[in-house]
Amino acid sequence: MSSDKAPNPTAASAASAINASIDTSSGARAVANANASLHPGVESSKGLNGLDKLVLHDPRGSSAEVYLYGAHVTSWKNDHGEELLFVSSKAIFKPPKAIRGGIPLCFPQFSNLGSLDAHGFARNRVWSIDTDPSPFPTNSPNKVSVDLILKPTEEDMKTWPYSYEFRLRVALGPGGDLTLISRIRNTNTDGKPFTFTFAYHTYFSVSDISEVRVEGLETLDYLDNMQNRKRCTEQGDAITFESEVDKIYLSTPTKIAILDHEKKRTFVIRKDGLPDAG
Ligand SMILES: O=P(O)(O)OC[C@H]1O[C@@H](O)[C@H](O)[C@@H](O)[C@@H]1O
Repeated sequence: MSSDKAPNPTAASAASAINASIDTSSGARAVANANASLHPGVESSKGLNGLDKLVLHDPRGSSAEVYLYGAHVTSWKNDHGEELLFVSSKAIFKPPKAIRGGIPLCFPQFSNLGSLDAHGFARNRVWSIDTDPSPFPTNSPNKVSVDLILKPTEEDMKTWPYSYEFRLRVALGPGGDLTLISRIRNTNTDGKPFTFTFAYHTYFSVSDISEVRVEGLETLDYLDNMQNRKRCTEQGDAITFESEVDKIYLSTPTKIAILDHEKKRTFVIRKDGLPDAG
C-alpha cells in the first residue's frame, strides 16, 4: 500500500520566497562516529551497490535508514526491530533509477502534474549532508536526526531553471516516531518566483490489505486516478480495500490513521503544510 501526501497544486504554488515546513510524523545506541558533523546516534555506512547511507539509532532500539541517493528513507524499524516501511523485493538501488518503496521524495513535481518526469528529479539525485542546517523553530533535543541538502546542478537547471536549496531533516524520536521536515528555499538571485508540487510518497508495511482500514478521509472529495482523476466524494465510513485503489484525497485533516487489524498496529500520520493525501 502506498500513501502519497501530495500537496494541492494550487496551495503549494504560492511560491516566491518559499520556506515551506512540512512535518509528517507517522513516528542511542551511542555509535562511534567517524564523521564529526553527524549526530552521535547516526552511523554512516555503505548500502546496496556501495551507495552511501546513514542509519539513525534510538537508544530504545528503533532505527531508520536514509540513502543519500534521493534522501530516501528505506527502512524504519520500531523498538522490536519490526520493519514499518515496505520496500519492493524488486527495488533497484542503482542510479539513475528511483528506489521503489520506503519514502520517495517527489519534488519539484508530484506525479505527472507538469512537464518533468513523473515525481520530479529529487529522488534521482545524490543529496549531501547539511553540516550547517539553519535553526528550526521548535527544538527536538531528544531526537536523533540527520540533515540533508539538495541544490540544483547546471544540468538540472536546463530542465527546471530555478535555483533552490531543499533541506530535509529526518528525525527519530524516543518513542520510535519518525519525523520528516522539508524546507525549500528560493535562491534565485533575481528573486524570480517558482512553483512546485511535493509529496512524501510513503510505502507503509501492512499485512493483508483486506485487514486494513484508513480513518480520517471519510466524506472527503478525491481525484480517482483509476478514472482519469475524476473528482468524487467518499462515503461516510472508514476506507477499506476490496480492489486496486489509487486516489488523491483533497484538503485532508492533519491527522490520518492506518489501522492494520492483522498486525495489530496503527500508523498515525500527522502532517503540516501538505493538504492532500493519497
Ligand atoms: O512507480 P513510481 O514512479 O514509483 O510511482 C508509483 C505510483 O505513484 C503514484 O503517484 C501513482 O498514482 C501510482 O499509479 C504509481 O504506481
